[in-house]
Amino acid sequence: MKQRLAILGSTGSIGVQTLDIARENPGRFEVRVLTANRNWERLARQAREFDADAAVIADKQHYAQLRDALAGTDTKVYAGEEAVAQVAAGGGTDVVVNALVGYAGLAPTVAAIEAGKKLALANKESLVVGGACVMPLARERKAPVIPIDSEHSAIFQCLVGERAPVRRLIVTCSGGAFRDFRAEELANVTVEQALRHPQWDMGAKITIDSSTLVNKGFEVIEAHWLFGTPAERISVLLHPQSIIHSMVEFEDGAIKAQLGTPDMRLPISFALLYPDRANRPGERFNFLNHPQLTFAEVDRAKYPALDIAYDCLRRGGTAACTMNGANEVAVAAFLARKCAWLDIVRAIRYALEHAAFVPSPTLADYAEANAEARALAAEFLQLKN
Ligand SMILES: NC(=O)C1=CN([C@@H]2O[C@H](COP(=O)(O)OP(=O)(O)OC[C@H]3O[C@@H](n4cnc5c(N)ncnc54)[C@H](OP(=O)(O)O)[C@@H]3O)[C@@H](O)[C@H]2O)C=CC1
Ligand SMILES: CC(=O)[C@@H](O)[C@H](O)COP(=O)(O)O
Ligand SMILES: [Mn+2]
Repeated sequence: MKQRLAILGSTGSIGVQTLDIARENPGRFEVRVLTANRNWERLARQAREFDADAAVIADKQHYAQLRDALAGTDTKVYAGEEAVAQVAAGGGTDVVVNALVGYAGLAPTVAAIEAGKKLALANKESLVVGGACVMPLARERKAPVIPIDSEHSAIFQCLVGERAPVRRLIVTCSGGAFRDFRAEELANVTVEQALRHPQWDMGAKITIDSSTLVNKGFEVIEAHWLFGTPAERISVLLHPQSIIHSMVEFEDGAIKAQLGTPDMRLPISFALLYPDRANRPGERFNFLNHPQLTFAEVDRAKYPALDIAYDCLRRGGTAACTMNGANEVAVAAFLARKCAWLDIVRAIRYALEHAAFVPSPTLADYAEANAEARALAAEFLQLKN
């Protein structure tokens, strides 16, 4: 039977590549629901191509444009962030792909899990912010959560069929755009430089997060919630080639790794088809083209975001939510050229120093902590509305 997909964030980097997988496998998937934030033109084209049941535009200002672009089709058109969560939970789909970026992904993640859907999760922020609520809920509702993030897909693939306890998760790290920069060069780096990821072609926000290593810090937190591994058993290893996507070490000393060229369509297709695998076209990995796989320690002084994330994970409560909210505001400000690259981590520190801390938060507490973190980061960066 075909799997019926809801793709949240279909106009973004992961969303577009998910549609590539659907196109490659017309016998296995039906695309039923698509969503975007503002890009109504791309959303309308996608909805027409896949004859979707519903298209949702989160930013209500673009509702009329989307409605007019889809006039004469059978696609129902909705608007608003609440509508994104509603279609995540709605009938007529089996799998929800959460390819939204940022805190906006949390409510749809919860909605999909509440409805017992299989969740193919790219939106790591859902777990960074609310993993303590999301994962117990997924277990209660028996809703499978399959990671799309490349490192977590790699770890998941290494763990398939394993019952023995894990000694260590080894999360690999490209080092981001400034891997080869000296610390004193970081004060004046530009948006264009930060967006030049050495290995992956991704959305702007995650590419900046990769340059600060906030992304790697978030991935440590994400790994903790997905696999139940404590912080002290999760390590980060610099691996500039991004060929080994991550590894698992077992108590007997064996280490399993998942390798491949950097292409998100593999983890996406894995998440959609697990426990099956896709028969993907294209060139196969050739070890002889990659004779040097190298490894090094991350420079923790140059990249303080990594230790900040470990601290947030150890503190628990709303700490990681605060880090995430401040980071979102600071990254948007950097991309809009309203602050310097170094200000991103400064804003995170400021928010963590000044925010209220809720030790056992509910989903409502996360919403408050997110709003407070955003306000604190804006205050620190002196941003005007
Ligand atoms: N790109 C990658 O290779 C990887 C991404 N990830 C994770 O996957 C997630 C998606 O990343 P990526 O695809 O790069 O992001 P993009 O910015 O490319 O795409 C984000 C998508 O979400 C939509 N969107 C943005 N903000 C909102 C909002 N407030 N409400 C509703 N929809 C919104 C966008 O719509 P619109 O187009 O209209 O703006 C777009 O469809 C992130 O959490 C990222 O960390 C993880 C590993 C790899
Ligand atoms: C493709 C993917 O999963 C990204 O999260 C990627 O891992 C970014 O790489 P670095 O954060 O290691 O630069
Ligand atoms: Mn990743």
